[in-house]
Amino acid sequence: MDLYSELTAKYQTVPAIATEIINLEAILNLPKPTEAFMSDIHGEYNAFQHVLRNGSGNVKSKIRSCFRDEMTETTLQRFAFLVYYPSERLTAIHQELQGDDLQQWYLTTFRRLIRLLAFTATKYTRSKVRKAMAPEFVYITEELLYNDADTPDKLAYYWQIIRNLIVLEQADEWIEATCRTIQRLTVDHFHIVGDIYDRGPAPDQVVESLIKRDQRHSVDIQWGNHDILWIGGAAGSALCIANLVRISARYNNLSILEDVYGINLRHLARLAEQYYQDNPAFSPKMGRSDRPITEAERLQITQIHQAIAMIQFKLEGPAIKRRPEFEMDHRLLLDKLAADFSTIQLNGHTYPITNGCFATVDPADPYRLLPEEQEVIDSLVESFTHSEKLHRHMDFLMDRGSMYLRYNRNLLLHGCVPVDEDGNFIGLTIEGTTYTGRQLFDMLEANLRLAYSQPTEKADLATDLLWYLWTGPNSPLFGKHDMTTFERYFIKDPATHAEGRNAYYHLRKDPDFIKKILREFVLDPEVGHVINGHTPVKKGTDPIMANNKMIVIDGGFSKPYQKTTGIGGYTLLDNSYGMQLVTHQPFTTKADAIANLTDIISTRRVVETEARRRTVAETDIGTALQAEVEVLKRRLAELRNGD
Ligand SMILES: O=P(O)(O)OC[C@H]1O[C@](O)(COP(=O)(O)O)[C@@H](O)[C@@H]1O
Ligand SMILES: [Mn+2]
Repeated sequence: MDLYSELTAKYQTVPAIATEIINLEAILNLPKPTEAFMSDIHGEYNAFQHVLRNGSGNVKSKIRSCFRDEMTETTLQRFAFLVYYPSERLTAIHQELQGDDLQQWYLTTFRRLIRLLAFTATKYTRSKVRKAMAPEFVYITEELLYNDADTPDKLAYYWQIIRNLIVLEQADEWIEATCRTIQRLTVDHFHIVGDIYDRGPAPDQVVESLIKRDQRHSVDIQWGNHDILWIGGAAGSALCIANLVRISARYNNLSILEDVYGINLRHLARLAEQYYQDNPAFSPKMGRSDRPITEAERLQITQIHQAIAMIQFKLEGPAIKRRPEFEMDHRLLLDKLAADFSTIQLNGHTYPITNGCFATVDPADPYRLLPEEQEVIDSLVESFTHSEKLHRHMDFLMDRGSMYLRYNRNLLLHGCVPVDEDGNFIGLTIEGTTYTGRQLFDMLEANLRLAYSQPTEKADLATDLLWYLWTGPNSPLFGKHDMTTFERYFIKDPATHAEGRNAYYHLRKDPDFIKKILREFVLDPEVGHVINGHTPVKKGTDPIMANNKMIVIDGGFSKPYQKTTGIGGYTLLDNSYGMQLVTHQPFTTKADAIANLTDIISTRRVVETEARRRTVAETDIGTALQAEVEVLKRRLAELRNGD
């Protein structure tokens, strides 16, 4: 249905149309809501949750402004933690306070929460605030919110509601619900600029919390290279599956496959035990923090790690050969091994092999899978394409996700826009058509959606392109020339480990280059920004580049990267006053944060300040609302003319 038909069906009378015009025009004048950008969460659920709950530090700033000079630092800190973790803090309060002290605490807390809610709600319409409330408390909360307790007439009424909530034992429920509403209103929209998955222990819970948060479509995702492996897994790509199982073994995270997604690893474990021994190159990288692993478990993971790595290398050969357009022939490695597997010939050099584990490789036909390897990968594909939970999570990633996003004048993408050294767009030539720049992204996204809709197609171009997105030399999500996984396992010489970043990564410091990218994606080069994740910002390196037009927000939520970045992560905030980059300190544990009331924000840095406060009218939603106003005004004129 077009907009005209839709709106004329919905608003049929002059008063109805007039009311909606008044409503929309009022919304257009409200301040622009706050957007937050995060990336590279890599399964670090607790750190992510903390940032989500504290609105990237915004909750505390709101408390500070709302209760200026009324609270000591300690009171403020305690109150902030109540808003972040209401259920945990309420449990503690019940242990600390009884009788009259507890009653007093409730009365004070109710009053404060209502004031804070009113303060965070000023930017929004009543209808939007209502939608952010728990439905069961809407009536009560609105009564408290819109009735001023300071008017003598209303005072008794106001306190009666509060007393009744306490007497009827609904006080804790109301506090929890209201804290969540405040969290929601503090940041209106979350952008996840890729890599929810990989390494960290609980990407599934990150997705679950995003699903919950997204009830009003307030989340979007730009896929990262690691997310693609999981989407690819659900889409039946054996290559994506082999890679992600390998990485899960490497980071001692196999339990997410078995316990969370119900992927059966029995066949793989049996094969691994039969052909592989202990091998230092394949020992898992880190123990899960919640439980140290036993020696037997370590050995088993090491064996599984080798078995799946070898299946991956064998699957790569035929894929590279059937897709010459990927230009990855130089990644054919198993056929460069000497017959006794002691050396390998690469680019005219002979390198010794260390920690080799080629028991299943036939030198005469190195890419052939043994029947039992074939069985293992078939059963994994079967498990991945049939995991109900994985599909629910990947459906969400597909639904809310895309290769890139143009949103309120900015361009959001995880990795890069592939270019040559001169900054010319490069890409892929498929069936005679060359795709570069925005077209490359669109072509890859169309194929990704096709592959996801056809999980039984396993070696078609669309499915192979999923693997290309992970590792291909011109993949916008990978951004490097080669993924030297094989060399890193088996060759000592570090020269062979180089992966070579796309020229984008040094060119992106240049404002003219960023303007060119913005133009390519049909955005205003003067006011737009490019926002990337993917490459951890090294200590001492500036995440804000190109005259503030290019911002990299991969600050290392992922623990293994914190050594490189020296911090715990970044969040970029864009509100009506401008843009700010928030730096988070490494997050220890949830229990520690709650017990010691330790927040993880350290600094805020202004990226850009607006000359005057931006309104909804200057956002994408505003543009859509303006179109509605135009249509409604036209309809009003028609009705007045008797049409
Ligand atoms: O640190 P590890 O486990 O060896 O992983 C290194 C590999 O990960 C990659 O960096 C890709 O993962 P990221 O996108 O998280 O960086 C590859 O380029 C590289 O080969
Ligand atoms: Mn990445």
